[in-house]
Amino acid sequence: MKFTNKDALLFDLDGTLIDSVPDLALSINQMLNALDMKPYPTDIIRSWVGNGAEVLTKRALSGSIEISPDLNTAYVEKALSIFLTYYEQNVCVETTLYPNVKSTLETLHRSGYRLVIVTNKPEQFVRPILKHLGLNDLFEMVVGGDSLPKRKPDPMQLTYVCETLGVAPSNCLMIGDSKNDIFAATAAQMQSVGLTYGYNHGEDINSHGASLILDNFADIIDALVPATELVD
Ligand SMILES: O=C(O)COP(=O)(O)O
Ligand SMILES: [Mg+2]
Repeated sequence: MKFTNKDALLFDLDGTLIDSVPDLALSINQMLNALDMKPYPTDIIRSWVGNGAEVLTKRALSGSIEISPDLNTAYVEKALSIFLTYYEQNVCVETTLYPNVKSTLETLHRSGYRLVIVTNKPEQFVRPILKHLGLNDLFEMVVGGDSLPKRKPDPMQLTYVCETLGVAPSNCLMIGDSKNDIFAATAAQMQSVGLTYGYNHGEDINSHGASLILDNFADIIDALVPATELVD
């Protein structure tokens, strides 16, 4: 599978560019501790990440990926606010880039692709993380999970990027680790790449209809057929 005529590349953040789970798990467990609730192992919290901060908080309060229908709205709001306060303090303590991410993004940027982040993470955290990891200047645009009324798997964020950049969905590619990324791309009539090393709620990324599945982030370069030669 080769992608032709792509101008803009839309990247998911958590589980695709960065492994943020250690800091998310730390902050979730600090929140649970503040509420006198028991902590959860990082591996369990990893399977809850991908639908934004509020859903993550509700899953933590439910102790399950299935959100309890009995959660009290005011209690969720209090827990979410505690979680966000802790996460702001921990946003880049143990968060790391996945292999080959920085060099690949730099090559793509030098080659003229327009790079965008489309994440379900609250927008306020995204630029600070990108700055910390030395990626901030590579991204023309960031759309967070709370930037618009709807987030992935809804296509709204992707459609908004197309309209803002003035680029057709057929000239964009969505790259992510989760079925939310693939479903949002399909609904926005955009091709997609699924990466196998991320979270995806512990499920196999192969079964959601991605245009291409890759194990290594660097292989995105080979999958793109550029109008001009890629610059090393
Ligand atoms: O915060 C989350 O839910 C993760 O967001 P992302 O995988 O869409 O970057
Ligand atoms: Mg993700």
